[in-house]
Amino acid sequence: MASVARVDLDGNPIKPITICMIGAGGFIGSHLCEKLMSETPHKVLALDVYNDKIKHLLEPENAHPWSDRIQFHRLNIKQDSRLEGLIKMADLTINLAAICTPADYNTRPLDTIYSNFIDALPVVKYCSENNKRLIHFSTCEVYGKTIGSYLPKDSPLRQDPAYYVLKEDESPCIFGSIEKQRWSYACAKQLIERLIYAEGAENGLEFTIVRPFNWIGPRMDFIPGIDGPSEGVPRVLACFSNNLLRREPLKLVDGGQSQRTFVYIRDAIEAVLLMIENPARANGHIFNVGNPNNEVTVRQLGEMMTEVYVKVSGEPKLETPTIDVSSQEFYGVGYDDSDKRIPDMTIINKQLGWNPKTSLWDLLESTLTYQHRTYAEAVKKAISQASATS
Ligand SMILES: NC(=O)c1ccc[n+]([C@@H]2O[C@H](COP(=O)([O-])OP(=O)(O)OC[C@H]3O[C@@H](n4cnc5c(N)ncnc54)[C@H](O)[C@@H]3O)[C@@H](O)[C@H]2O)c1
Ligand SMILES: O=c1ccn([C@@H]2O[C@H](COP(=O)(O)OP(=O)(O)O[C@H]3OC[C@](O)(CO)[C@H]3O)[C@@H](O)[C@H]2O)c(=O)[nH]1
Repeated sequence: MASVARVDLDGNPIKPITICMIGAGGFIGSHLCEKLMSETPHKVLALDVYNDKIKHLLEPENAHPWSDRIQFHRLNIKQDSRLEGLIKMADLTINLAAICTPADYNTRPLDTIYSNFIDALPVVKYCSENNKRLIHFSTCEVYGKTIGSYLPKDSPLRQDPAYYVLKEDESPCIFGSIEKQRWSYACAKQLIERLIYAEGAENGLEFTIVRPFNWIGPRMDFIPGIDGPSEGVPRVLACFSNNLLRREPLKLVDGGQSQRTFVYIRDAIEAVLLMIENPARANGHIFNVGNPNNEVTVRQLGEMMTEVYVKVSGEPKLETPTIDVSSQEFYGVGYDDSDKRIPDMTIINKQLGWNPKTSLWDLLESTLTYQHRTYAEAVKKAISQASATS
């Protein structure tokens, strides 16, 4: 049977391209590689220091139909002379590489700033000099805190969307003071966004900037002591998964009052594919990619995850499912937080017609099913080994 020709949003046939994907071995990269291999004819030059999360796509013994379309290059973009050559070989570069776990921002601020600004500079330069299109991953954290958070607690204006909805072309970027080193990441991301924007304005760089709003799903970060360092602190989905797997209370930082909107990784990857395949609609734009309908406080997230985990694991709920912990105790000095993150969806809707589909309950059910299936046995073994040696 003849395969149906793939067309873009304007009805034009989509030509196969080569993509240089930096940070392809991470959470988002692994899902993007999977999507590109299974649903498109594009080629991927996958660059990263690790490849554990994309091993299943690379192993020749699986005899994938796409084995000649993905090539892994183990390299660190901080120091590797192959980088420019790989960018030149591709039609499009996607840069995902970054230190992007909040536990690092105030404890390793230099590494954070280097990773998110200095290390991204050559990528921007090589794309600009060689007239290559760039999709750069920034973050919703560039908005920092909402305007509403500076209003008195009882101000009715706090309920007005004008004071909290985050708009790419209007909202200010509000960070805390310099000793709140939490903002080292957001500030570095903001500066690289400004540099990319300026390269577009002055030198004609074709760029798209993505601001992800808490994308979550399988393969996000690591479970401490199982597939990552025992003392490591991943992002909240993996922290809470780790607590649930170990049957210990979920730690709510400063009472879990901060609010987040969570989007399912599979929905978000659809948005990235639309950007890749519709350059005329995506170039020159900054896109919020999130799910404004999935807003919860971190406390509510913890309660939902607890309930869903009982269902998927069959294990009973703990008597004390959550405990409060101060941010200083959990993250150290210099931590601060974004109070609320609701993405405005006007631009991505208008340009790409994209909308997220998956509810928070549904995405937690499929993600926690994956976490339980992947880690429950290994966690049990690690716990029994630790108790045997203590
Ligand atoms: N996941 C989210 O919700 C989210 C939210 C906001 C922003 N982002 C941004 O999206 C991007 C990807 O995030 P992620 O969640 O997949 O993170 P991740 O940590 O899972 O992936 C990043 C990948 O980059 C690689 N990398 C880092 N430094 C590198 C270097 N010097 N050379 C080569 N490879 C390097 C890492 O090994 C890792 O595999 C990041 O830029 C992040 O700031 C993600
Ligand atoms: O055990 C925990 C871990 C975290 N929290 C709190 O949850 C909130 C969310 O934390 P996290 O997912 O780690 O990260 P942030 O949303 O704060 O920041 C990320 O957003 C996007 C990105 O750029 C990349 O993913 C990154 O900076 C937060 O309030 C924690 O304090 C908790 O209570 N318990």
